Amino acid sequence: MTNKEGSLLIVDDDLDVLHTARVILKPYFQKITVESNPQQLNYLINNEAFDVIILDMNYTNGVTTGKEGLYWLKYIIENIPDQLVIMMTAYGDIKLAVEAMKYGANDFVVKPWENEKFIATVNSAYLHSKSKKELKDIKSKQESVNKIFSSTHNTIIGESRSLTEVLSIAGKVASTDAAVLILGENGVGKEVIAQHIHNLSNRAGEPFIKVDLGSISESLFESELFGHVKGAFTDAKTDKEGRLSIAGNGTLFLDEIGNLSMAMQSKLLSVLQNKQVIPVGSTQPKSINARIISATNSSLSQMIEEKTFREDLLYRLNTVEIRIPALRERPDDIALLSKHYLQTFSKKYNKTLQFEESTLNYLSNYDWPGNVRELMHSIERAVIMSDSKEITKDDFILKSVNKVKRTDSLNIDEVEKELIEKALLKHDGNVSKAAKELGMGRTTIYRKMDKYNINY
Ligand SMILES: Nc1ncnc2c1ncn2[C@@H]1O[C@H](COP(=O)(O)OP(=O)(O)OP(=O)(O)O)[C@@H](O)[C@H]1O
Repeated sequence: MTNKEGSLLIVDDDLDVLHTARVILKPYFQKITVESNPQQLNYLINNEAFDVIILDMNYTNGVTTGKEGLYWLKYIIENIPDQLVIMMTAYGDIKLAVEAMKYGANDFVVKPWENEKFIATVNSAYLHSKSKKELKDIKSKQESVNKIFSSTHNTIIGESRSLTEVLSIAGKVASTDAAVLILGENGVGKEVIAQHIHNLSNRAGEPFIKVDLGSISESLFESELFGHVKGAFTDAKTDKEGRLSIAGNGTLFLDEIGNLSMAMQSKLLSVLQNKQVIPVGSTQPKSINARIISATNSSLSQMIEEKTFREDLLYRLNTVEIRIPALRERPDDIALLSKHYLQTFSKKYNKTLQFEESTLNYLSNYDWPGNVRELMHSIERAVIMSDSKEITKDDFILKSVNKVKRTDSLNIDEVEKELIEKALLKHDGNVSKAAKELGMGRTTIYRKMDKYNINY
């Protein structure tokens, strides 16, 4: 270790042992407390948190049964079940060591120790305790995020028929353990719906763990998902739990599932089939019980045709499939979401703002390729930039190609309206140029702009 960290407590009735241990370990650990009287343990452990306690087995002259050590070990574990304890004895008694491990000791050293081995044993126990604490932290952070999320962010905005249908399926599937596959474009709300299903399920009190498979490298995939044991590879300094185990009885949300390589797909499939993970470097399988919700913006059926996605994996993932429609397919939700974000960001930036009359109509006609995320960011930007009390369409910089809502209609008037809008956008509102491109005279284009209520 380069930077010293970690606090140790060493308990031994032999002052020479305490002195030597302190000198040897001092260069590696931030704080070392030594105590010759085990009766002080009660006071010490109730007043300070130690990463590792190193505990002698015998405290009475001539007694070598180790009973005292076991008594104090039990006492510590009863009070602090997660405490890492290393037992020390001058007598290499295997039976005693086994018994100590049964009571919850993490390791065992025999006196007189070899310095390097002693340091390595304490260091490894320290790293173990650190990773246990980190795991606890992740879980408790996740729980508070879940609480905050469900109380504030998970207000799902939208009343369109298609979103209501999505919410109805989500409600039905929530109480089951069925694997859910959520499909939809970027920013459409796939994660929001995954979290919503988790919040409505019996697993709501358990962690909701997300893995972004789009950003995970092939080499890290197994260790992130399944965990690893100490020494499995160069950087594996300590055991690490995988996300599947961290999710416990909760939900594992596998985002961007379409980004998995074929090799990763087969590993994931075998884990889902066997309901077991084998951490990298281990031979010991661990059972898993997390519910799997996955999401993608790719067309998995097309990927199956192209043989880049395994059909058998798809069947494991899509017991129930939910497709979230793009925002342009549910324009009724745009005004509601816009009002919601205007309120949220006005509050955040301490402004009093409202939409100018035509703004909501303008926003509802844009096709939002980035969906709800793009709408949210656009409104945040407009709130920041606006100098007046009203937000107008000029406060938005929308990608011009998409500014006009695409129509599938074959109605001549609608198609003509769309063409004129497109031409005007292309020429930044220059009517003469737009008319020329459309092969119309200026008078004609003005007449049609009036007819279709196009304002530029
Ligand atoms: N119906 C909705 N009501 C309120 N907020 C929403 C809704 N849908 C999406 N959002 C918000 O839009 C943003 C994007 O949503 P989310 O991350 O769930 O999308 P996604 O489909 O998972 O995106 P990606 O494919 O990029 O991972 C988030 O800030 C989310 O809170």
